[in-house]
Amino acid sequence: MQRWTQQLGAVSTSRVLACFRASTLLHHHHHHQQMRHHVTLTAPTPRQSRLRAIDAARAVGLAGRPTLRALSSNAAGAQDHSPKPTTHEPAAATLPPQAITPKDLDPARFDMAKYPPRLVRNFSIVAHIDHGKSTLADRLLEVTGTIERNKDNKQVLDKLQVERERGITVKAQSVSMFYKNKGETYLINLIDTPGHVDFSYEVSRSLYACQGCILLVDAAQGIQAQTVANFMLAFDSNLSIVPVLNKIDLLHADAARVTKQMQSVFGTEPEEALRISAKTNLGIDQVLPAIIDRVPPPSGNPDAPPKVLLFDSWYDDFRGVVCLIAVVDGSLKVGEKITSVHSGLSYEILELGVVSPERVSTTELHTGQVGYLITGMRSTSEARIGDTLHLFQKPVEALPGFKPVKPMVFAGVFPMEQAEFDDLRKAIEKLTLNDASVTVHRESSVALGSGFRLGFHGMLHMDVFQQRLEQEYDANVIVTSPSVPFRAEMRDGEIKTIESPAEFPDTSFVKQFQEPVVIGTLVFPEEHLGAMIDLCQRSRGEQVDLSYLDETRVMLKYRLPLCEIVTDFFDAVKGVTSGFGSFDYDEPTFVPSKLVKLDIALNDVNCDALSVILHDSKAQEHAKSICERLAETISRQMFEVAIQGRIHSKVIARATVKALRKNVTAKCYGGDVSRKKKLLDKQKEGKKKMKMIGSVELSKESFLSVISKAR
Ligand SMILES: Nc1nc2c(ncn2[C@@H]2O[C@H](COP(=O)(O)OP(=O)(O)OP(=O)(O)O)[C@@H](O)[C@H]2O)c(=O)[nH]1
Repeated sequence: MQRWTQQLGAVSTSRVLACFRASTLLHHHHHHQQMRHHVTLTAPTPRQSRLRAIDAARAVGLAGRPTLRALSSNAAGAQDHSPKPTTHEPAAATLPPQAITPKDLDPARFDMAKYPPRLVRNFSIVAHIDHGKSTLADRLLEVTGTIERNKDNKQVLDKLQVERERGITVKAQSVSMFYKNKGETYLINLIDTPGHVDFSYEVSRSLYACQGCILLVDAAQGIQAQTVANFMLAFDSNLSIVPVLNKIDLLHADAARVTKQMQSVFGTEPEEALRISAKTNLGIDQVLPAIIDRVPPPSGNPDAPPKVLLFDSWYDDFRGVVCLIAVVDGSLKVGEKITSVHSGLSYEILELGVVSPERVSTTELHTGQVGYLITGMRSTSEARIGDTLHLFQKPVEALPGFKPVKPMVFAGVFPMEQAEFDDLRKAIEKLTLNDASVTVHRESSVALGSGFRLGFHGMLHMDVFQQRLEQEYDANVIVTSPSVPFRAEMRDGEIKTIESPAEFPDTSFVKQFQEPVVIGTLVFPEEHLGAMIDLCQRSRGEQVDLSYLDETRVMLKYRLPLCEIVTDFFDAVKGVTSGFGSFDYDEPTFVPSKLVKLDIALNDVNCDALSVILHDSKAQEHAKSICERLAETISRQMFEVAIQGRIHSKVIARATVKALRKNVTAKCYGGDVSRKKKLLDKQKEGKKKMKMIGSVELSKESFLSVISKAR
């Protein structure tokens, strides 16, 4: 690292950090490593260049990039394998000489006692993807001297690859900035939030550490589905909202129209909205003063016993568990002993500090401040998000904490070849080390062998995980079509959760079934209204609201069954609106539903792996499509093969394999073209490996044609 630093010499801090970031990605294969904090440097390998492009079409409105996480790659941490000395020297002096620090790093700046709550502001930026959140964050970091000004106005920070390609921020981060306003220096903490509501759990926990937020809207595009969803989260958290119109440099920007939209949807006064261009720096100077004026300081009590919110955590190879904390009341000092309300376990504070943009250790953190904390915690499972920490033997009332989220989308993940099972297991273990929200169960399938059943918050969460698996661990995986959890209210009153068709109960004991539904928000040009309503109706949607944002844009709200949107709804929205529509949805709730289990039998033998749970009204069509697809891919055997779709034992669809014919290419399933191709190549290798269902031989390809995409 030293060598690189020297070579880079005068290059800006952020560029150096970007190099760290790039190298981080390449190292995942070998290290148990939190991706944000790995700084070992090596030259890029060809693997990086081989990594494939992502099918942008699958992520409707999900282009763009996040920023803050790259900033927290801790240059100092990699050098320093032991806990920092707990001296009272200024923080900067304790950093090793190789550490990357802003040129003007001023030790006095990090004397945290200088920032009482009235001089602290904690805020985040919420925006629809691509509206310029990362660019604005970069500008604010430059204005405050936290990073150097980047002459080309290009976004210099490298990112987790999947984040770059998908254009989403996955994990929350925070960065502290120091800003002079009217003769006083403020400590301003920008807390980054993931942009997508799939991660609303992370959005809300980060918002919890804030008192205000910037609601950033692209002045050309106007309000989009995610703007609405994120606004609701901020509104529910009682945050002061600073409306900001970005991209006013664009020729087709229409600030007046978008201000009107914001007034009608969010009730913000037109004169409240700042008009800026994060790209050209226009109006950037107004932003922090507006934050200082309009966002209230944190309201904690400096004299009360310390009460601390733990709102994020990650694992760092060198330092162990690093927690992001917001000090609600009182102060913390290095060397003190703290206790977790959740677990009752106590720890010594080994290191405290702020992220600005590297971790800078300080001896104290005071009321209202946001920073990091290192204790002797061994695993992130001890650092429970939403936990309250207090001084040892000085208990405080716990903060509300966060609801643990239940997984809402499940998918089977299998190695392409059984020999790769162990590698897959290790890769999944590593990834879940830093994303504890993914649930993992072993699963085995007749056709696909041993694998895992993983549970995710939502579709995007699943896609991101799958891509990280493939990109960072080079894992060749087969991902089955996503499914959602259902419930059965039994006659004896018990509520059973059904996470897979195998758990579908005997219907004679069931009073009613329930399925998860969401309220989806769709924003699109009005000429697509008819097609969009059609799409929603086909997806068993119920209209909740229809309103006009202005003369040309419609906002539609539909109650939609989650199982109808987990497969290709995003694609469909994109298709129907020629790419101009955006879609987002809120947390699912369970409602009564008429569910059935569809079995597929080959010459009278049920093939478990092909069973699905679905709505009664969809069973016929689905059964027919599966039977036909199987008939196309099952090669001729010595005898006729009868394929049947059955509910209980009633046959609702059938197809027959009669004559010998060439194996046709499997129907396309989700994913981008290169992934598909890779999969097809792999399948060719695996074709010889037939499975027996009763007396019928079934190839992996046949399974995939049905399992990889169920409808
Ligand atoms: N013309 C113009 N382009 C801008 C402006 N701000 C950002 N952009 C561009 O808009 C695109 C998206 O900006 P990002 O900052 O990456 O968007 P984002 O909201 O952070 O995206 P996510 O992190 O994925 O949510 C980039 O190509 C930026 O260069 C602006 O003020 N004017």
